[in-house]
Amino acid sequence: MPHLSLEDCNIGGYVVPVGTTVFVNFLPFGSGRRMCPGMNFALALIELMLVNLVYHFDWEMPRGVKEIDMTEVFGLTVHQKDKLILTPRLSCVAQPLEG
Ligand code: HEM
Repeated sequence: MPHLSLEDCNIGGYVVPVGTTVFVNFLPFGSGRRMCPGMNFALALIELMLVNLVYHFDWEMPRGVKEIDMTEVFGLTVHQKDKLILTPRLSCVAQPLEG
């Protein structure tokens, strides 16, 4: 998440003037006193979510794309430039028990 400096400050020799938008890069949960309090919860859930995505969907490259462009696109969250096509594996959907 971006933060805004409320006063001029000096961090490790770098002068950060008041009003500068700052964010901690490459640390997915941030750091310092405003770092993500849900980190441990999220780390436990991420594996479960990934396993479910791999199990329930067939993953394909977009039509005509030979290699995925892993360039990062910045927004509220960081995501990669190219998207994969996910098709649900309907055979995995739970079937009602007979009888
Ligand atoms: C993969 C999952 C997650 C990622 C990557 C993530 C990442 C982040 C980041 C980067 C921040 C800002 C840290 C900063 O400003 O320096 C943040 C803040 C926060 N996160 Fe998460 N988060 C995740 C999941 C969660 C979950 C599961 C919860 C709650 C159950 C949660 C609750 C919060 C809250 C309340 C804040 C605001 C903390 C504050 O401003 O003091 N996050 N998170």
